[in-house]
Amino acid sequence: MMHNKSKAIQDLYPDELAHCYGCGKNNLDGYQLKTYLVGDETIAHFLPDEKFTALPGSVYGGLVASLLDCHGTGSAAAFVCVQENINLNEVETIPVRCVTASLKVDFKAPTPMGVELKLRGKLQSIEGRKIWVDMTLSADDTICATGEILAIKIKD
Ligand SMILES: CCCCC/C=C\C/C=C\C/C=C\C/C=C\CCCC(=O)SCCNC(=O)CCNC(=O)[C@H](O)C(C)(C)COP(=O)(O)OP(=O)(O)OC[C@H]1O[C@@H](n2cnc3c(N)ncnc32)[C@H](O)[C@@H]1OP(=O)(O)O
Repeated sequence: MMHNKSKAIQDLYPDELAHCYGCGKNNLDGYQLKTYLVGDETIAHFLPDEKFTALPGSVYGGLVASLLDCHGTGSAAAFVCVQENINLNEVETIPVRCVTASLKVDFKAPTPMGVELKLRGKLQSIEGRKIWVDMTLSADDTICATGEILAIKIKD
């Protein structure tokens, strides 16, 4: 049985759209967040550097928001592909482009520094070009933030 060797969604963005500070594979100074479709949800991991400190020991909320932003758009693109029966393991580049129209973040607990953060995304709904994704960002077993994104599929 072969294991799933799927690529990250962001690694399927074409080179000319891979400069995003949060998730572009071609932005060497950026976070290069990688979102994976696993079953019916999306997963990403990120270990913040100390420079992203808010109060000593805790992560700056703006970073938390930007991780949710990029995980959200990547997830939205992946969920559109699932709906359109596009198999992400069989494409060189992802044929769907989504940008953030709205992002809501609820900070539930301080996000600790020095712990690999886990982001999860679940499809809430798709209505035409509008895709809503619910997300959590956790450290160990604590949900530190939840997010809801409205991503819009860009017209061709
Ligand atoms: C930043 C670049 C923007 C342009 C990019 C172009 C191409 C790139 C394509 C793909 C990107 C590839 C890789 C992704 C890499 C990084 C992603 C990182 C994530 C981000 O960091 S990305 C930056 C922050 N992001 C923006 O910089 C967006 C600025 N914005 C716009 O570019 C437009 O605003 C847009 C495209 C969002 C919509 O424009 P539009 O003309 O295509 O569509 P329209 O306005 O008709 O909206 C359609 C339906 O969404 C509803 N709707 C719209 N906005 C809403 C809101 N805020 N709340 C509630 N509903 C809303 C309407 O009410 C309507 O609903 P209904 O159909 O029911 O009437």
